[in-house]
Formats: sequence, C-alpha cells, structure tokens
Amino acid sequence: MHRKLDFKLYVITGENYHPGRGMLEVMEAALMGGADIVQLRDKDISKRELLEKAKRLRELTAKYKVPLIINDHPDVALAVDADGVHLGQEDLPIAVARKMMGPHRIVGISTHNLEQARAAENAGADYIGVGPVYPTGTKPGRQAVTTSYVSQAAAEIRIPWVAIGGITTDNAAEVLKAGARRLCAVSAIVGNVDPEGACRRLLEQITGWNERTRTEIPSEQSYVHVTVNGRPARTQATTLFELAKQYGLESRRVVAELNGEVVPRQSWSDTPLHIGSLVEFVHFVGGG
Ligand SMILES: Cc1ncc(COP(=O)(O)OP(=O)(O)O)c(N)n1
Ligand SMILES: Cc1ncsc1CCOP(=O)(O)O
Ligand SMILES: [Mg+2]
Repeated sequence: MHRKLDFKLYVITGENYHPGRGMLEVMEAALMGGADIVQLRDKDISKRELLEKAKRLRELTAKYKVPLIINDHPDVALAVDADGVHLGQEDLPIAVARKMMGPHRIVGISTHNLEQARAAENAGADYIGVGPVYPTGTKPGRQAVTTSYVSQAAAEIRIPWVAIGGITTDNAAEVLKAGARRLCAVSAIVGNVDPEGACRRLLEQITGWNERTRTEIPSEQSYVHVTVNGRPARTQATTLFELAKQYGLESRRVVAELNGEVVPRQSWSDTPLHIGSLVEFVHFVGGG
C-alpha cells in the first residue's frame, strides 16, 4: 500500500501571511526555491472556492512535477486529480479516505503523539505529520508536542513523517538534531518576503544535516535496535537514561526493566543499551 514518497521540504499555503500577493505567485516562488511537496490549506473559504484554487494550484505543481496534497477534503482532491489528501485526527478516518482515494494516491495524517502515529501506520497512512513541534500562530492554542515527540517518531516510525509547527531557519537545526529528516512550514516560507530564498535556506539545512549524519556517523552504527514495551524501536540512546529521556519519561513515575530486571533510577545513566535490549517502562497507576 505504501507508495514511495520522497520529499524533504513540504510547503503549505497560508494566504493570511501574504496580503496583497497572490497564492500562486507565492507558491511558485516556493517551488522555485525547492519545495518538493505542496499542500493547499484554506479554512476560510467555501468548498466551491477551494475547488477553483485547487485547480489552479494543480496546474502550477504539475509544471514543477511536485505532488499536490489537499487539506481535509478527499472529494476536492479527486475532483482536481491531486496526488493526495491530508487528514487531521478529527477529519475523515484513514480507511474511509483510502477507500475514496484508492491505493495509489497519497493519504497523510497529522499526529500529536506516538500512539496516534502507530495507529496511522497500522491504518495504512502514506506519511504522517509530527507536530506542532513549537507553538504557532498558524494553529493558535494548539499545545506544542516539543522535540521529544520528534525523537520518538525517529526511533519508531517507519513510514515517511514530517515535522511541522513553528519551524523556522532558527530552530530547524534543533528539529533535525532530534531526528527529523523532512520539514514542513507555512509562515516561515509564505510569510517571508522572499519565499524562494526561505525555501533554499531551509532545504540547505535539511540536506546539509542529512549529508553530515550520513558521512560523519555511519547511520546503521549510530542506532541500536531495541524493544521498548514490546515494540521494536531504533534509537541513538546509549543508556537507559537517554532512552527514558527520548520517551519523555526521565522525570515521570515509572519503573524501568532491562531484560526482565528492574534497574534502579540512580543507575539509569550507567546502564548501557545493546542491540536487542528488551526495555519495559512500567507506569504507576492511581495513588494510595
Ligand atoms: C503536513 C501537515 N501536518 C499537519 C497538518 C494539520 O492538519 P489538521 O490537524 O487536520 O489541521 P488543519 O490543517 O486541518 O487545520 C496539515 N494540514 N499538514
Ligand atoms: C497546519 C499545522 N498543523 C500542525 S502545526 C500547523 C501549522 C504550521 O504552520 P507554521 O509553519 O506557520 O507554524
Ligand atoms: Mg484537517
């Protein structure tokens, strides 16, 4: 089911960020700067208007041979022969969208935690969004998931995934360091006076980081494959403490077991992980 999806910089439309400049002009600049997948997202217009915009953006993205994703609406995606649809946790379920879109189009979904990511993977999503990593004016009031969810996704998620939410050239390095290999942005690109340059700079950071990690740290040597609470995980953590940190558990009330033995918290930092280590983090339930 998973079609090969190859992208690094995902750019989403956001017309509020460029009053006085047309959506097509701004998106063409992003495409010239190297955006390699594009999403039409507009929550403020009628479906009829969205359809018209989608048709025009379809023509533009076809010219650049870049996939076009439509936010929220599989019917609009199909009507304009877009490459796929992006769903949220409150939009149509993946199975329903897949039935509408067929096996060859892209179905992506937003996730805000590892549980949702696993569910999306099992339901046959082609990619997932991981975010919002940072607070963002594009989705005001949404709690940031922080880079700790980015690290968790890097350790466990095997389908393509993209970090999104408040990402700029100032914090991209931190997100890449946490394990992201693809970035998505709205305001940092379309709200920039020079969307083409903004794309080029972000793309340089992504490719620079990806190349550095490929050459400086032979990738397979930098990861160990372990099992965490019964699930296979790939991690760069070298100790139990680093693994707990990756899962955001370092200061939570949990007991850690390594290969069936309880490891006291004060020893987590001195307890190395090895290939095949079996780790269980057991949560305390209730009080008393
Ligand atoms: C790539 C990508 N990731 C996340 C989202 C957000 O989708 P959703 O949670 O459904 O919120 P809206 O965008 O519909 O407001 C996205 N659109 N794209
Ligand atoms: C649509 C969406 N979903 C999660 S964060 C987000 C907004 C991303 O926009 P920005 O790059 O401006 O923070
Ligand atoms: Mg949505």
